[in-house]
Amino acid sequence: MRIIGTVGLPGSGKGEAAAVAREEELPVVTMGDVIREETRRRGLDPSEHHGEIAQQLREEEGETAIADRCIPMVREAAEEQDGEPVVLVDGLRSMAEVERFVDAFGEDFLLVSIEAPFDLRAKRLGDRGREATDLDREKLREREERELGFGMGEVIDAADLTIHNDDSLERFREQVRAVLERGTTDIDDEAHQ
Ligand SMILES: Nc1ncnc2c1ncn2[C@@H]1O[C@H](COP(=O)(O)OP(=O)(O)OP(=O)(O)O)[C@@H](O)[C@H]1O
Repeated sequence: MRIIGTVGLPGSGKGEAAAVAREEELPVVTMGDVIREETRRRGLDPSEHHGEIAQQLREEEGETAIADRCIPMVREAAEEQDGEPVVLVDGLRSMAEVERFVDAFGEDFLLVSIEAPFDLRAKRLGDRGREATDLDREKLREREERELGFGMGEVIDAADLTIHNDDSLERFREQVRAVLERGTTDIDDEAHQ
């Protein structure tokens, strides 16, 4: 079994990595979706109350509240697969969450940091244009300082593997496939010719 958790600053490529996994028909558990679901369950609109509910969940159930909800979903997704199960977990943000996954899956858990320079991420988010903040470099800087302040910097430092997403999208997707298939960022060039 291989459980791959991704961490990365906004625009680094986590969503693309999840898209690659889905294309390979591998299950993806998105920590943000767990929060969105809980927000809806409380009768609130996730686009407005996402951050507030994430905070409330942590206050009510402790800092691993979201990880605790994801772990049974990951197990279930792994059990449903034939052959060697591989599950991608999108969006780890703190060491408490990483430790929870290591407790649950031990050596089968692989933490992967996705990294790209600020300018490249700002440009990609600008092109993506999903959120108004994506277009504003100052807002992006604030957002990532907040994320780093919540402990994401430590998670990035603790990663088992790093994918540098500073080349073409195709190259990045190939590296993601290598991690999903073999647990390494090494691309076997011959095999992909
Ligand atoms: N190597 C690349 N070359 C060109 N475009 C890329 C590359 N990697 C990612 N992108 C594009 O950059 C944008 C941001 O990537 P993505 O959505 O995967 O980031 P993310 O880490 O999920 O960000 P967030 O945390 O804000 O959701 C997307 O439109 C994606 O398609």
